[in-house]
Amino acid sequence: MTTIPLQTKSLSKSYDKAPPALHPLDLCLEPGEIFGLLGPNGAGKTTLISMLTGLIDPSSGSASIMGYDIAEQSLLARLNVGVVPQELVSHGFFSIERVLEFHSGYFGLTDNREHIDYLLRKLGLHEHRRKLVRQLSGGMKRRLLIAKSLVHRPPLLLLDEPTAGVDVELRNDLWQFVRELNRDMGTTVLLTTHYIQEAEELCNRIGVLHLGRLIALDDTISLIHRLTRRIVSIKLTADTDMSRFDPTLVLADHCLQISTAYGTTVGKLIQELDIPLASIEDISVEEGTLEDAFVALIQEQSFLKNEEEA
Ligand SMILES: Nc1ncnc2c1ncn2[C@@H]1O[C@H](COP(=O)(O)OP(=O)(O)OP(=O)(O)O)[C@@H](O)[C@H]1O
Repeated sequence: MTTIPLQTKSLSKSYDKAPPALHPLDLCLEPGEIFGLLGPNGAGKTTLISMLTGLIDPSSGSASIMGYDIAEQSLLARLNVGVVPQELVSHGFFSIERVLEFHSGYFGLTDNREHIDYLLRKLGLHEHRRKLVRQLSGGMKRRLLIAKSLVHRPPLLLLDEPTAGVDVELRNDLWQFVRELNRDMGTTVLLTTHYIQEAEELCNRIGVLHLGRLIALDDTISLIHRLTRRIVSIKLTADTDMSRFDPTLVLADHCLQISTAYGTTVGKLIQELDIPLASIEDISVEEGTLEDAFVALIQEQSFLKNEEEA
C-alpha cells in the first residue's frame, strides 16, 4: 500500500473574530507529485503550511504527513517533511556548513557530511561553505534555506514562495533542482508561488485558494482547458470576400480571429467556416495559460460575491 504524503481533513484556522484564514480544507497529495498551491495575497497559503509544520495550531480538523498525524505523532511527522519558509534565515554568526551540521544534529544525524556536500554542490554553495550567513546575499540565503530543509532527506517538501524576490537565473536553478529531487528521489513537493507561469511549467496539479477557501483543484492542463479558450487567427489572401463571415470574427487586414473550445481542431474550424485552402495565407493558434485560468477564476469569485451582496 502506498503512503499518502500529505492529507488534510477539514483542517481550518480562524483568528479571533476575523473571517477564517482557512476554511475546512480536505486535500490529499499523491506520492511523487509536484503540487502548486496558488492564491492571491492573504488567501491562506502560509497559514496552511504553518499548520502542517507545527508553527501554528489548527482551529479544527486534522492532517497527516506520510501517514503520521501532525498533532499526535508530531515528531515522526516532522522527520518526514522539509519546509522552506518565506522569511530568510538568521544564524548570522555561523558558516553555511555549520548551520547545515547543526540542523542535521537536530534530526539526530551526526555524520551527514556526504549528504551536506551533495546539497552544497547542487545548490551552488560549495565554494561559499565557510562564509558566515551574515555575509551571504539574499539569493545565497535562499539556497541555504533549501539545503536546510533537505538535510534529513524528507520524502515531502513544502516550499512557501521560495523564489520571491529572487533573480531569474536563481529561480531557474531552484526549479531545476526541485525537478531533479522529484525525479531522482521521488520527493513529493507542495509549493506556493506568485509566478504562475513557473507553476504551469512545474506542477502536474494545481489547487487555488481564495479568501481561505479551495476554489479549484485539478490537473494543470484540465484547469487551463476548463477556464480558457484557444484563439485561432487566420490570415486570408487580399482578394477574399470578407463580407461572408460573421463580422464579430473579422479583424482588419483580412484576418479572422476565432475563440474556440479545446476540442475543436483547426481543420474542423476551416471546414465549418467554409474557407478554401487557397485563400489561407497563415494560421496561428494561441493556447490559454494557467495565468489566464487563474485570472478567470478570481474574476468569477468576485462576480459571485457581487451577486451575493446585490
Ligand atoms: N497571526 C495572525 N493573526 C491574525 N490574522 C492572521 C495572522 N496570520 C495571518 N492572518 C490572516 O490570515 C489570512 C491568510 O494569511 P496567509 O498569510 O495565510 O495568506 P497567504 O495566502 O500566504 O498570503 P501571501 O501570498 O501574501 O503570502 C490573511 O487574512 C491574514 O491577514
